[in-house]
Amino acid sequence: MGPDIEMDQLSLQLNGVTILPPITARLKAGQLHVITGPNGAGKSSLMKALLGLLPHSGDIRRHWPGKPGKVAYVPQQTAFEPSLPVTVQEFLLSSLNRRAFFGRRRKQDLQRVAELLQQVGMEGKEHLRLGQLSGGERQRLLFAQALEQQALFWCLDEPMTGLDQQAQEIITAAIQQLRQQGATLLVIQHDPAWTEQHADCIWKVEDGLRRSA
Ligand SMILES: Nc1ncnc2c1ncn2[C@@H]1O[C@H](COP(=O)(O)OP(=O)(O)OP(=O)(O)O)[C@@H](O)[C@H]1O
Repeated sequence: MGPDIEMDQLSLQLNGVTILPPITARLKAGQLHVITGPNGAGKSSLMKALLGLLPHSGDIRRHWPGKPGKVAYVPQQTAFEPSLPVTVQEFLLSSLNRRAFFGRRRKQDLQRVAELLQQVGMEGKEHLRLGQLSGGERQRLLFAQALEQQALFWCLDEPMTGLDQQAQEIITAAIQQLRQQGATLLVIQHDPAWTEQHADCIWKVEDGLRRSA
C-alpha cells in the first residue's frame, strides 16, 4: 500500500515570489488524487515539492503503512539530448541492471524490456535512440521505466499530454491497475471528463489547495 501524504503549512517561494501560500492537507493512501487548476497556479511546483525536488517551508510527511516503498515520477515535459548514443533498450536495461552498458545482456532482462515496452504500446522500439523518440513516446518510455520500479507512490504530471487515443487508453489502464494494487497516485490533469471518471479525490490548486470533490 502507498503512503498518506500530509502537508502542514507547506508553502513555496521561488526567487522571492510566493508560488503557493501555506497549505495544510492530507492525501489519503491508496487513492487516485487528481490535481487540477489553471496554468501557472503551482501544480507542478507542488508535485516537485512533495517529491523533495524543490525547497519549501512547512512540513511534508509521508505515512507509509509498512516499510517505505519506492517513488515514481513522470515529469510533464522531457527532452533527451539528441546526440546521446543510448537506445531505448539500454535506457530500460539500466533500470534493471546496474551494468546495462557493459557485459553480456541477460536474456531475461531483454525479455523484461520487451514486456515493459509492450505495456506502454511501444513494442519493437528497442533500438531507437532516445533522441529519435517523439514527445508521446518519451512520455511512455518514462512511464515504462517507472513501472519497472514497482513504486507505491506515483506522481504523474499531465501524463496524457501529447498521447494519441490508443496510448491514452493504455496509460489509463496502467494507472487503474496501479490503483488496484494500492499505490497512492497524484495525477496533474486538465481533462475534466477523465478526472470525473477516474479520480477518487479532486484537488484544485489556485491560491492554495482545496478539495473540490
Ligand atoms: N524559478 C522560478 N522563479 C520564479 N517563478 C517561477 C519559477 N519557476 C516557476 N515559476 C512560476 O511559478 C508558477 C507555478 O508554476 P508551475 O509550473 O508549478 O505551474 P502549473 O500549475 O504546473 O502550470 P501549467 O498548468 O501551466 O503546467 C508559474 O507562475 C511560474 O511562472
